[in-house]
Amino acid sequence: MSLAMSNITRRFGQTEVLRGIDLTVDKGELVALLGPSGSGKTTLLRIIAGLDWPDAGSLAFDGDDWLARSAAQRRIGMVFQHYALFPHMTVQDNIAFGLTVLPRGQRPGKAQIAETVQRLLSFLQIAQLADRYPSELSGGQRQRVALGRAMAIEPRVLLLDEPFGALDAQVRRDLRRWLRNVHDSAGTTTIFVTHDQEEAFELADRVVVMNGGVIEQTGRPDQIYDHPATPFVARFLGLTVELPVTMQAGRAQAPGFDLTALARRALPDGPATLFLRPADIRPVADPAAPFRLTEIASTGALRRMVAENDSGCRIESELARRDCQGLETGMPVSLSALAGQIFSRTASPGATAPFAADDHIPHALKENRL
Ligand SMILES: Nc1ncnc2c1ncn2[C@@H]1O[C@H](COP(=O)(O)OP(=O)(O)OP(=O)(O)O)[C@@H](O)[C@H]1O
Repeated sequence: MSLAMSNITRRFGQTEVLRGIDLTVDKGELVALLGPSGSGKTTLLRIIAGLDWPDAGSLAFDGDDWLARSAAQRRIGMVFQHYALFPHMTVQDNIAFGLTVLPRGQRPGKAQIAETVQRLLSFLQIAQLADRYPSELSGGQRQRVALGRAMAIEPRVLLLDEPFGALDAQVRRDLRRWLRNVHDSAGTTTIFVTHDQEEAFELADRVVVMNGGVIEQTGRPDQIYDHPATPFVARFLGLTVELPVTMQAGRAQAPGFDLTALARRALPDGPATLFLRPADIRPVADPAAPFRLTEIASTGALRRMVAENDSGCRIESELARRDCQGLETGMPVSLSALAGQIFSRTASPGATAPFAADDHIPHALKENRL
């Protein structure tokens, strides 16, 4: 059983908000849609829910055409960031609500509804809240109840749109773990929207990175983290240092950098761009090197260092304090890269995600500063 989307397109006026989305979610999977604001995540979720329709494309659940079905017929559970529980109903009545409004033929009897609610209350670890009203609950407790309400109808797919977005960091972390356990024990198929990387990576079996209405990359969290497929995904996942390099026999080279720790790549000889996380760059004292340490700042456990060369190229690195011994401002350093992703800038078949447009070329390179 799976939910299959093919070539989903949605336009609002002149703006194409979804531009040909292809995605299949398998039964029991927990998939995170991750992307910046405006990338189309909520629009896609609303289409799956039956709250909006695409201009083109198909959506099918287990072969059944969902675009021909109403929201109610799809049996979807939804939880939003500001999910309004009914304020005049207790927690147990809120959870029962979805069952009490089912069409007569499908509606369980009163005793059965009460039993389902009790089961969910204890499953979601909120039995002690059963008789409270929403105003008597914390934000985190409200979201647990909202999830209970969504799950009561035994949804075929559970859709969550930034459900923990309004909560503080510690509660978010607790709820994430709780949700992962709930998902695993209930065997639900879940699609989760977030713009928070940490949330997506901790929770999801599979992360779908969206940008400007298209899917940039889909994969297991560690695959995406270690091997971003496009410059956008690299930047979005914190590989914020963009360095023009020259490829030669699969190896990247740049003056002042030691790139020997990077694996050989199947890229053509010529110009390329290396994307690095500041945490993967190590300054190493080297009297002959063209870089000089110009700033060292402490951020608690970490030290942020800036190295600059005479052409104005400025590289930031971030090190654990214990790795900074012997490094001082003014010292000449070479920069050693521990890991990174390289994208060729010559559009050849062997190149990973070639830069197509001029505005993808990093500033330092455009200005020919290196
Ligand atoms: N009903 C609408 N009419 C016009 N434009 C809309 C409508 N709904 C969404 N949009 C536009 O579509 C784009 C994508 O919106 P969407 O809410 O899907 O993005 P998102 O990735 O969920 O963003 P966020 O994380 O901010 O919620 C935005 O530019 C938004 O302004």
